This record gives sequence, C-alpha cells and structure tokens, in this order.
Amino acid sequence: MESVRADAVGTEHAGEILAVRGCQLDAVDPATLLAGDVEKRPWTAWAGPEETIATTGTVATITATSGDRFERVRRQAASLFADRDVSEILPAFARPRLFGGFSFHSGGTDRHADADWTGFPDAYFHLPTVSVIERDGETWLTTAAVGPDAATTAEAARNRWESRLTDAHPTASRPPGIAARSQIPEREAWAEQVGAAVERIDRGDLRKVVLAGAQTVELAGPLSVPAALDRLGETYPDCYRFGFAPAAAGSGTFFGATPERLLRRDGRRVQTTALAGSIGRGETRAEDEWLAEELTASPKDGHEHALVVEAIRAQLDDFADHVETGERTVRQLATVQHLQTPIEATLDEEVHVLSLVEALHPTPAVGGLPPDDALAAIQESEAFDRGWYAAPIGWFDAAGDGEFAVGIRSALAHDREATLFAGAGIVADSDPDAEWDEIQLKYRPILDALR
Ligand SMILES: C=C(O[C@@H]1C=C(C(=O)O)C=C[C@H]1O)C(=O)O
Repeated sequence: MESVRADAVGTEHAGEILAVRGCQLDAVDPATLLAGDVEKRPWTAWAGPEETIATTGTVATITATSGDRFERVRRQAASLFADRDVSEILPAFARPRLFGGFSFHSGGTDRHADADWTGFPDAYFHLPTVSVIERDGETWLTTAAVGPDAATTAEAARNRWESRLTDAHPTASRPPGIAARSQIPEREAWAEQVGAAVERIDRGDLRKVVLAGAQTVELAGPLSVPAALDRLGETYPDCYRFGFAPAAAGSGTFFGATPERLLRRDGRRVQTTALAGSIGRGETRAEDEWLAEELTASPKDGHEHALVVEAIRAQLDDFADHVETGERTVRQLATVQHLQTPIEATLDEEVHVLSLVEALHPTPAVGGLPPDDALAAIQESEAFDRGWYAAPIGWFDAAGDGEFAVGIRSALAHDREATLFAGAGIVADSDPDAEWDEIQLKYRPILDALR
C-alpha cells in the first residue's frame, strides 16, 4: 500500500507544480517556529552536526507499508519532485526536502498495545509547508505549496511568516517532572531474555542480537517536546536531535537525541559510523579514563563492535569499490561512552540514499546477526512494539542525497505520558546484570530531559 496526498490542495500532486519560496531571516532560532504552535501538528525538528531545522505543516505526505516501502517512498518522492519551481535566491541547504522515517520492523506496528504508535506507519515522509533552517551562521525561511497557484501561495506564506517570526521568541518551558515509572521487561524477565539469547548464541543459532526494553513514565506536568529538545541540545550538542509530530488523530510525538548516524549521502560520497560497545562515565577524570580504557580493552565489546563494522562494510561493498574504515575511538557522551568507527565510501554510481538506507537498516548495532534470525528473535522476545525506535529517521532531497540517524535515545510522548526505549547488544559473553545497567544508562538522556 502506498499513498501520497497533497494536503494543501486536496488533490493528487502528480503533474502539479511544487513551488518553494523563501528569504533570509535575522538570527531567528528555528525553534521559534514551534513556539506556542506545537499543537499545530504536523511539526518536525531536526538538528544534525551542521544544521538546525524546524518545520510545520505539510504540503505532501508519503506513506508506505510492507517490504518494498523504501522503493515506494523513493518512487512517490520522484513524482512529487518532478515538476518543481524553486526560488533561485535560496541557498542549496534551503532546497525542498522530505522529512520522516521508517519503523524498525516492516509491518511491525500495532501488534502490542503498550506503546501506541498511531500515526507512525512503516514509512512516513512529508514536505513541510514552512521551514526555518539555520546553517553556516545563516537562517532561512522557506515555504512550499503544491497545485495550480503554488507560486502565489508559497509567496504569500513567506511574507506572512517572515513578519511573524521576526518578532517572536521560542518559549522557555520547564521540564514536566516524573510522577511514576515502570519498565518492560522488569529486571528478572530481562535476565531471562538475555540468558535465552546467550544460549542461542552458544548453540550457534545467532552471533549477536540487540534486545531492548521500554520504560513508561507518567509526567507530573505538561511536556513541551520542542523545549525538551532544546535541553537535549545543551547536553548532547554532538547528537542528532529529532522530533516528529504527525498529523494523524491520536498520534504521539517521537523524539530523541541519538549519537548514531546511519548514513549520509552527498553525491557519490557516503559517510556512516559503526557505534557499538558501551560503558558508563566516571565521576572523576581518572575514573572516566579508566572506564574508557576498560572499554577499549574489552574483548566482549571489541567483538560486538567488530561485527557492526564488518556488516556495514559488507553492505557498502555492493555499491562502492572503495570502502574506507577510519580509526576506532571512544565516543564520550554525557552519560555513556561507546566504541565508534567512521566508515566512508565512494559510490560506483548514483544510488538513492533510500536504497542505501534499505541496505544498511538494521545494522547489527540495533538488530543482530544473522540479520533475519536476529529480527525474529527480537520479535519473539520483546513484549512491546519498537515502532520507530532504533529505525532510520531523517531527510532526503530531489537529488537522492540525504542524512539518516538511528532513532535511539528516544521516546514516544502522548499527553502526560512518555515511553522511552533502550537496547543493548547481546553476544556470547554478555552478563544480564551488566546489560541491565547499560540500558538504564541509555534511558538517561531522555529521563534527564523530562525531570
Ligand atoms: C540500542 C541502543 O544502542 C546501540 C547499542 C550499543 C551497544 O550495545 O553497546 C551502543 C550504541 C548503539 O548502537 C540504544 O541506545 O537503545
């Protein structure tokens, strides 16, 4: 199944013009766009290493379910982008982009009631009506419209938003606080799941599987997700911060601050990262360094990490003659440290970023090996729906360039409740208690942003 809607005009976009207009703004925080308007769904927030983007509204929505969802999205996007009239004054970074993501499992939503993933189908992308983008010290406003009067509509919206944003400021909002929390699975059931996974690994059925838990928190006050993202930006400035609030009635808001880049394609250049193997942060500098050395020297973490590097390399080999693996280092985040290896490739020919996402997702950093057996093991043992957790989240453009992060260190918020997700890679010598402690560390970024 697939669908494309041109929401602004209520008709199919095919054969219609997509118009994009815009102007530069004086140092406006992109979050201003969401201030006071967060109930006006859909909205999205995206902040990567180089840019910060906030969007509201949608002029075209693409959804797809089932196995060939990547290809279906790519095809629908091509027809949406086919006839476009983009103002020449816009810098390259203000070009039209589709923002969205995929679910972790294909056909995997709505199986369990615990996390309500209404509004987050197997694939969902949209072209926002209004975007504010900050990059290279500049801030740009863009507006888009589809249909017979697209250019006039986009210009009028640009003029309206330009004056609206010039006088506005993002509203500061206090964290909601946490009234109660509960975890699935609880500690004992987790130990059993990890034990069962280790047995399967010992038998040779699996090499690695990433098992996750979900933690539901009852909030003591109202939550502003844009404000939580702002707090996450202060503690995790090097992570991708994302927020997706789909328009569908009853849908929650998925947000997070993930350290993991799935992939970035810029022309023929592809950059990705293997991120796997974890340890906590120390109270003192000496303890911190000692922990980093422990992580570096740990054969268990080294093995867990090497499996990810190997799998990503093998996937990219299909598209590129040269795949280069950089040096393995320790990536320190506020609450946890990871082993990280950058990987780069030059494509033999133009391959759409979605085809690369399809090839890589899920890497054994969030799935396992062999991939299909690990996915089956995850579905058998996890009692909640992963939805978009640990799945590709990001954007792509008309040229097939784009950037996707892995949706970890994340939560799905609904009114006064948020469900947080965290997982850990299980290999032959995994210890259930240590893996439990590890997922508690991985809940911290979101928990800290809520309390
Ligand atoms: C699955 C998660 O994290 C992943 C698993 C890691 C590990 O097992 O060491 C480390 C980083 C991530 O690739 C998560 O944070 O939920």
